[in-house]
Amino acid sequence: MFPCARILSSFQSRTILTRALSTMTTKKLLFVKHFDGEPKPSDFKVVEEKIPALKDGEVQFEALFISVDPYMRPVSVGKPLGQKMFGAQVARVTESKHPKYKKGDNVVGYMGWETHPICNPDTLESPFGAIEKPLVLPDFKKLPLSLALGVLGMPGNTAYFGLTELCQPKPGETVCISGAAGAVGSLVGQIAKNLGCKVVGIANKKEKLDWLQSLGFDVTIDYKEENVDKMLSEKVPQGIDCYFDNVGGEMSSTVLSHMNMFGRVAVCGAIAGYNAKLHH
Ligand SMILES: NC(=O)C1=CN([C@@H]2O[C@H](COP(=O)(O)OP(=O)(O)OC[C@H]3O[C@@H](n4cnc5c(N)ncnc54)[C@H](OP(=O)(O)O)[C@@H]3O)[C@@H](O)[C@H]2O)C=CC1
Ligand SMILES: CCCCCC(=O)/C=C/[C@H]1[C@H](O)CC(=O)[C@@H]1CCCCCCC(=O)O
Repeated sequence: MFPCARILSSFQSRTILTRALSTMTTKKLLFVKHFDGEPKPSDFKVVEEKIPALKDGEVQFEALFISVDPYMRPVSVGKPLGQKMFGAQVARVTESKHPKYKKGDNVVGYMGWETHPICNPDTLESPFGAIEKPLVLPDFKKLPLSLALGVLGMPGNTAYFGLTELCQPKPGETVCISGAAGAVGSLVGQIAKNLGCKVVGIANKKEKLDWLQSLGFDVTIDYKEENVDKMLSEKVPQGIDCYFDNVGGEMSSTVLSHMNMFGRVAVCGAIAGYNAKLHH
């Protein structure tokens, strides 16, 4: 799909590691067809272009990690075709005519799916329409820079603030998480454990459930292999105090019927509905 990219297939990582073939050209992945159901390679097109000269105020980057996130699917519906696919990346500054960015800085920002993007940070728009300048990262020392798209970035902030501010879990309470093996859900569970909660994770496939247990999740449920309602009745008889919902749909109706009085729900996402087919 993107010849210079290596897709990291582990479910713990949603990043594409890019590698430059040439510093004279840049590769862009264009969004050429609105998704109908699951995104397909034919919804994208790769183009290679000569890198233009840098203008005053602009910065040139080399992409290190490009993020693939669930919000892209619903947000793409309103996007014009033929443009570079939007999204965040971790990148290194290779050339700069902007006073706040210097060669060698590492940043995280919405430069889209491109190997060597050029942008004016002061006018760079996020996929949601606001101006969001790329953030210069501190020295991560030996930690991987991809963490800026994970636990130290948007998914980590979503997990931390969604759980602590919206659900406000107390020690001893039971926190249930749908989409538990994803970037956000797996962090919510670990934070909840640190806060002294009992944690229930709903995900699919034994290897993910085993991984969640290794992170300290107390109860794991495979929603494709098991009856969630029955499993919650059997394994979580005390009921649920906090529900961190990443999935929505039928699963949420089931979980909500197991909530205790004065329970709290963080409606983080509704991934079960994102890949809906278009109505022709
Ligand atoms: N409100 C906010 O600011 C933010 C909201 N979000 C939302 O949080 C949710 C999770 O995001 P993130 O962790 O980054 O995503 P990931 O892609 O890392 O993980 C998503 C998980 O959802 C599960 N999943 C996918 N489809 C379905 C389905 N049809 N039914 C049930 N589970 C499904 C998958 O696990 P499995 O195969 O095990 O089912 C997968 O592990 C999304 O809904 C996203 O939109 C994310 C970031 C910010
Ligand atoms: C539109 C579906 C959003 C699903 C939930 C989700 O994944 C949210 C992601 C947020 C991420 O933390 C950074 C953001 O700003 C995302 C929220 C964006 C929602 C606004 C969409 C506006 C639009 O329709 O263009």
